[in-house]
Amino acid sequence: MSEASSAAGSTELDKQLWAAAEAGDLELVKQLCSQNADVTYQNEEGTSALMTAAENGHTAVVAALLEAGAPWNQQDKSGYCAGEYATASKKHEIVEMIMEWGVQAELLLGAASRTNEEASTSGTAGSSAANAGYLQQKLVYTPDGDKLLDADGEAVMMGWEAPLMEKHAAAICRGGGGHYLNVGFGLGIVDNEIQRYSPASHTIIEAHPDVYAHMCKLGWDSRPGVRVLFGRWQEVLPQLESYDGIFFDTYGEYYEEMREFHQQLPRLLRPGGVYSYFNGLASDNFFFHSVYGRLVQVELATQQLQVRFEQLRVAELGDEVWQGVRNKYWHFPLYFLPVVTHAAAAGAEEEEADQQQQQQQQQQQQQQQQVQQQDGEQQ
Ligand SMILES: C[S@@+](CC[C@H](N)C(=O)[O-])C[C@H]1O[C@@H](n2cnc3c(N)ncnc32)[C@H](O)[C@@H]1O
Repeated sequence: MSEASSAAGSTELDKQLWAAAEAGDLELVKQLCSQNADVTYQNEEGTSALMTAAENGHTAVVAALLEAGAPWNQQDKSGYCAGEYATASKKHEIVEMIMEWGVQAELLLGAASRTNEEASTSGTAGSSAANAGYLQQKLVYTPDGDKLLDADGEAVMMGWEAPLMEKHAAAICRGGGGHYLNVGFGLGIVDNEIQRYSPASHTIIEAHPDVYAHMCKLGWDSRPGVRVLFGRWQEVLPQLESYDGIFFDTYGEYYEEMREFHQQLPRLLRPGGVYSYFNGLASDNFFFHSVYGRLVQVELATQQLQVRFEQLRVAELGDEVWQGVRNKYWHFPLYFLPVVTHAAAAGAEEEEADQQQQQQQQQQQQQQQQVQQQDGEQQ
């Protein structure tokens, strides 16, 4: 992908493309693209041709620009991308088109980087741990027990997430009395919640030595019915069984690691079981966050798993919540709690799942609008 040309470094051709996109002149857009006008050009506000076409509802121009290589995830100076421009002006067909394009682009990118990774590590011992740097850092539990911070002051886990963890535990434990697995102890909030559901067994995987020491100090290693596995989940996989409820919330890992964990789900999740994860993917841009949500749905569907998102309201988080924390990692007023189950085998149930998915897509767009509106009001 060519580097985005700024307003200053642009040519006449780039500006003509931008103007044609704004006016919805499809033929001219195609002609200028074939003359190598820069599809990444952004004006003084950082608005690209794709953004202006999206905002003005020029569906065919948006499609042509994407085909010509315009980046779906380019951001203007305020951080907004083309999908958000389309959302703000209620151009639903375009929102859907860009979202789908984003999902396909991420799928391709993931596949390509995995192929490169395989090529570069074949014949060696494999790639090193994604979060090796994090695992070597000294961690600090704040005296009030409300935060777990890494050596740079980044929050590994914070107490404000407690209401979300409560819902995650409820989602995976349902009636209670089952076999549950949690990956990542942190402050132990979700594990304390899981304990309320009288588990038949409760397995916890924790990789960080400081967190493990903290767990032992609290007596988790000798609690009846609790099995603590110290190590990265990747290392302790052979010791795992199958579970009625699974929760995944690690730190310092990327989408790729979570995706690898998801590949294990058909084996780890019992029929009728529920899996959930902390949904903090791309938590600084709501459109990207939604693309990731859709990506997870698409990737898990290939494993015969279906995902629905339960919408929760997040209490207002004032500045005092983030005091002493290097980066504010949560920005949205809504949280989409993933509920993952084995896909229904029978046709009627599949139909119902399709309908549910369509409803969810509509809901997703409405929510997108809501979040953007609130975002705008706050600024
Ligand atoms: C965000 S915290 C979990 C918070 C937890 N859900 C709670 O309710 O307090 C993430 C935890 O995952 C652990 N972790 C990070 N990478 C891991 C890995 N690969 N395997 C297992 N645990 C990991 C971290 O050390 C940290 O304790």
